[in-house]
Amino acid sequence: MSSYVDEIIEQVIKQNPSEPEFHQAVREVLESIRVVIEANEEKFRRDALLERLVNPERQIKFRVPWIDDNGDVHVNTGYRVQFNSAIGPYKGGLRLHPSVNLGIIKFLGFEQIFKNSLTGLPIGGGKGGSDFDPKGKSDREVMRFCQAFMTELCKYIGADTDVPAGDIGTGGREIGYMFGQYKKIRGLFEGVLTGKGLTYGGSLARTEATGYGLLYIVEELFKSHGADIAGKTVVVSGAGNVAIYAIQKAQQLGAKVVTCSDSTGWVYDPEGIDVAALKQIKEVDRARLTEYKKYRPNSEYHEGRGVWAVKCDIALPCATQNELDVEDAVLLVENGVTAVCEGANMPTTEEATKYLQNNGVWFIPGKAANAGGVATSALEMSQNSERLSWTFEEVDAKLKNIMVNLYHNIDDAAKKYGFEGNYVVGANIAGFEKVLDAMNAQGIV
Ligand SMILES: NC(=O)C1=CN([C@@H]2O[C@H](COP(=O)(O)OP(=O)(O)OC[C@H]3O[C@@H](n4cnc5c(N)ncnc54)[C@H](OP(=O)(O)O)[C@@H]3O)[C@@H](O)[C@H]2O)C=CC1
Ligand SMILES: O=C(O)CCC(=O)C(=O)O
Repeated sequence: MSSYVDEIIEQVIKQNPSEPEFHQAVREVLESIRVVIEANEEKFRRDALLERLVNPERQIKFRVPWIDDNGDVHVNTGYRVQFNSAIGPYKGGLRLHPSVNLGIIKFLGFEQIFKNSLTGLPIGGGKGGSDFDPKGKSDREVMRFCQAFMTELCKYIGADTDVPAGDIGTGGREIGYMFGQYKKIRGLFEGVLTGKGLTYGGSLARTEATGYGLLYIVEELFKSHGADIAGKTVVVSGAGNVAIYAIQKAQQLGAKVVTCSDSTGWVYDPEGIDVAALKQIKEVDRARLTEYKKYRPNSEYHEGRGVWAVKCDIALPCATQNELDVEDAVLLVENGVTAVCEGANMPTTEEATKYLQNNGVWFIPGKAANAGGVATSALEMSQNSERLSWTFEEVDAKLKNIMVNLYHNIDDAAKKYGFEGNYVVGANIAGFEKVLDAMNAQGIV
């Protein structure tokens, strides 16, 4: 008889054709938890545990018609995948990017189950989004899209059922428009979204949380190996929310970040990235990185991709899935990289991950390394529930504590199962164990 894990991987590929990212995410998790499943395979098979784990509880797909500034009508597709609510209300961001399809949202929702579990907070896994591209649209067009999107989505979400947030293409502006529309239609002022503005229920430090959390876990990783990140050279990809605050915190901790990138090109700044300039270009002007040279004449701008060829001690992919492939991994190892920690979701291909691990690179997967964002979203939910706001310092201290605990949790899980230093296995097992326990306790539902 073939192994239960192998059967389910095959089934996922067969039942979800043309969804390679979803297959990749499922394969990585199931391969990691194989050791747990095979220790009790008969029971898990009888309970159809893995079938229940890899099938979303619910997936919603809807039409989003909106009107542009010329009066023309456009129709995009909206998605919300409510993957697993064993440990809490569905929680996960909304991605607005032309590459969005059901498979991408399913991969992200599946990852979110284990990430959210790793935070130690009571949040289940979900994700959503649309193939709408906010780039090049006016504020009013973005507003009309967000209102149309929420007009349908509001039927399925709520402060205690499903709480979306930002992701690629969805920042404070989009969350504001969506919150306004939810409130208008449902008549409820409640914590239905996180990443809200500070004047209407947002949490201090949520904007910074994913990037800061990434650096807190990197710091703990180095500390536990008797090393320090001060003085290290760091290469970052991306120039969005995660990248900007990862660069800022890395610099506060004494490291030098020499690159960032966007979807058209990348910057090398030998003196260290100027975060104020980056924020002006990306957060205020919503412009391209070609602008960066105006602020820093000694920097270089290159078209296309290329940050992984820059010599560094620490590499932090913070843009998008599968942006670091095996050729990049080879270059990083040749250049003596010590650690690769994922700010984005699944930015490293399976082959590249194996190559890095086999060459002794400390590799922390996104579901652990970028969990600070959703953890702080859960803190925003707590503040909304008690109708109080905590100070920046309070939230930041909680975030740091969560990331330090998370590191030791995944490190311990890897050791316990004989995979010392393999943080992919550690993260998947530690995330899975809590979900498994909750699913078992709640019966076959
Ligand atoms: N925001 C959060 O709290 C969290 C985000 N993440 C993950 O982090 C990653 C980045 O998210 P976030 O910073 O919020 O998103 P943003 O939209 O703020 O920034 C994304 C950045 O990545 C670049 N990018 C996006 N898609 C591509 C692509 N296909 N090819 C090359 N570059 C691309 C963008 O370039 P351009 O400027 O040209 O658009 C931009 O610089 C995603 O994987 C997201 O899922 C994970 C946990 C939490
Ligand atoms: O803050 C959140 O709820 C979700 C963040 C997110 O989408 C992610 O962790 O990938």
